[in-house]
Amino acid sequence: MIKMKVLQNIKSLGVVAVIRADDPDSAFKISEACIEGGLTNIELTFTTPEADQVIKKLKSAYSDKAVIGAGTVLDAHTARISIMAGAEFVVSPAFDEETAKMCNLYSIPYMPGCMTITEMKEALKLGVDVLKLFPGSALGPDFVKAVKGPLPHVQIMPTGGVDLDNIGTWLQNGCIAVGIGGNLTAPARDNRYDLITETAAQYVAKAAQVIRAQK
Ligand SMILES: O=C(O)C(=O)C[C@H](O)[C@H](O)COP(=O)(O)O
Repeated sequence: MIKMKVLQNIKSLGVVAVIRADDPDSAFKISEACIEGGLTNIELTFTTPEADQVIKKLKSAYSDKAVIGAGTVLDAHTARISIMAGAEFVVSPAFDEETAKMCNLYSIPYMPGCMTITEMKEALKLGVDVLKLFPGSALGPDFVKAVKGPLPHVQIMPTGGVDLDNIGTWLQNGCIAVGIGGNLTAPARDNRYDLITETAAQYVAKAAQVIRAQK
């Protein structure tokens, strides 16, 4: 999928599922459960064993239905591995110049974690389209509103501590999307993938409601 379309899908749904699992099989099942619930932006993190293989498998099963990206990408080498496996976007907890260049080389959106205006400026200069605010819980939705005063053009996606109670405020304060991990995927510990599907649908519905109201 071309870069613009990937970004458009993330923006139009307003939600990205952050999948971090202890084993590849569970990562695949959690991703499937999210897609079934309509949460079709999947960020498969590289703390998951064999993350590149899971990305490959998800791409061959769901490339027509979902956007599959890589998360917790700490360096350019891992970015390339993820891109070769088929990742359509790359997310990392912190900004890294070489990773930005690698993603640019393959026209893959790079969403690095930033906590300060200085970090945001550096990322923007390297062509970053969407800044991940991480850890979102440490800064809060008001931080986004404040940043968008001097930097109205930045596109921000917070992750870390996003839940059903605060997702609305994040989106209302100007975020283009949010990333949700633990609060979505926790039922996997008890093999309750059905609950993940249910919760995923709730996040998608809540985001859709806020996005509709903004139009
Ligand atoms: O490493 C990355 O690339 C990340 O995306 C960082 C975290 O995994 C997410 O911020 C999820 O945080 P929770 O929703 O609080 O579980």
